[in-house]
Amino acid sequence: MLQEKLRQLLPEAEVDVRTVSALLCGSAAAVLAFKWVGQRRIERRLEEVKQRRDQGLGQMEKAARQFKQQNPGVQTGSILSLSLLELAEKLKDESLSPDSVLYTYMEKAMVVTREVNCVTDFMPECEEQLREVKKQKEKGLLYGIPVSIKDNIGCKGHFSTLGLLQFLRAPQEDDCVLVKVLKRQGAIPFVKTNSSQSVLNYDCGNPLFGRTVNPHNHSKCSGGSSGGEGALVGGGGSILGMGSDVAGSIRLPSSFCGICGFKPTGNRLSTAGVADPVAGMNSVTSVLGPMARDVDSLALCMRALLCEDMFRLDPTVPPMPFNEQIYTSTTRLRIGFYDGDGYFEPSPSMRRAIHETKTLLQEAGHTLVPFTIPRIEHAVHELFTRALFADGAATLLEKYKGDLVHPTLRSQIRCYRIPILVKRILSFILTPVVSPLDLSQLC
Ligand SMILES: CCCCCCCC/C=C\CCCCCCCC(=O)NCCS(=O)(=O)O
Repeated sequence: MLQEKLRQLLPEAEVDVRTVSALLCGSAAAVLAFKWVGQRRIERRLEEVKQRRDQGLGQMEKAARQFKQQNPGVQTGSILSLSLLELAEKLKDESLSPDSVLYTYMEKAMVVTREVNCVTDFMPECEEQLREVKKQKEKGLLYGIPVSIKDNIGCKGHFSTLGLLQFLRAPQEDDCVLVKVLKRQGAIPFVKTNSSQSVLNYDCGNPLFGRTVNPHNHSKCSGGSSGGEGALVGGGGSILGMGSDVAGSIRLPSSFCGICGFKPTGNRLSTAGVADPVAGMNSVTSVLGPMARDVDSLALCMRALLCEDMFRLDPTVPPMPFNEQIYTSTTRLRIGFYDGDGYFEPSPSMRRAIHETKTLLQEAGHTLVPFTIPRIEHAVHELFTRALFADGAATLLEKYKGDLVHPTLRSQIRCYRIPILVKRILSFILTPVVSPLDLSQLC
């Protein structure tokens, strides 16, 4: 059939049809073989990741089980029910031991991750840190508190993967500044948690670790990109988590999973040692921040982090400690609010939550002032998107080379891969007929 077609196309005298068809078939076979080899390579590496993760989780389960057998009297239920402030108090006055708290949370984290797939890595060195904190002369503000850490936040000996194969080349050589400060304050990092692939998505899934679902409804997503933290803290498997956020990555999963999250002002906490999906991000700054069950926990964490160690280890962080005076002030405030930004339509429940909060704040004596965000489309398209992808997403696409794209990211990555000329032509044709919001849906 192929030969018949070639014979019609090519004059017999000039080209040997059999040679041409052999060449074509050979090339097709070579392309297929090349693809197959690439696919097999990816599968092998994914299998290695899975084995390493299973091994770590097995180790965590075993350690928690052993502790329980040796300490049958530990009241795990009551430890898990304590708020962070109550737990910190009991650890400080030694009515609870750091051991009982750590192993209780290890056991609970195992239960939660089996349900929602949120833990990517166990940190066995937490047992060493447990011994270290007990030797500290002065108990830090987070003495004995187990803390979960988002995948991209560097921890010595562990991979910051962002759900991408390229980031599996070498484990981190050192703890990032934030983790160092947490440890100096007595905290015990014990697990790493899942994120969306390349941390630039509001769902939480990647080919390395799969998808993390919502602890309150497994048919829903946990939000992203710090969705592993959202699901683990929301499911009760961690009392304090650290996430990262440039455009909602702490706030969205916290909201989806029914917990509290705080995105500090840019550069307030060090981001040294945190893996980035795109280079730079100087004008849309990525920030690290806490995720926990209540606001008091977030404040305690910020109080602990904004300390001399943070300012000394990263001199680019302004040396401004936590301002107790402002935090505890009862001065009545003027608070601006909006219940829709004119770009993303809030769900009815979100709108209701805003109005309930507004009423509560008014009842507490504050003045609430409605406002609309000026030039929202300009802000999203020209300022945010262009600043994040100043190179037309080229560095981001580099990170996806030779990798799989998780289904939750496919439409986004497909859009970035369209050649710039085609994008310009499409934009020229479609902009007058389709609103900018609809265009972003097309991508
Ligand atoms: C300010 C509103 C942003 C809305 C973006 C809509 C436009 C769509 C264009 C691009 C999609 C980019 C998605 C960005 C998701 C960012 C989620 C996030 O905060 N990730 C954390 C990255 S960090 O480096 O870990 O902080």
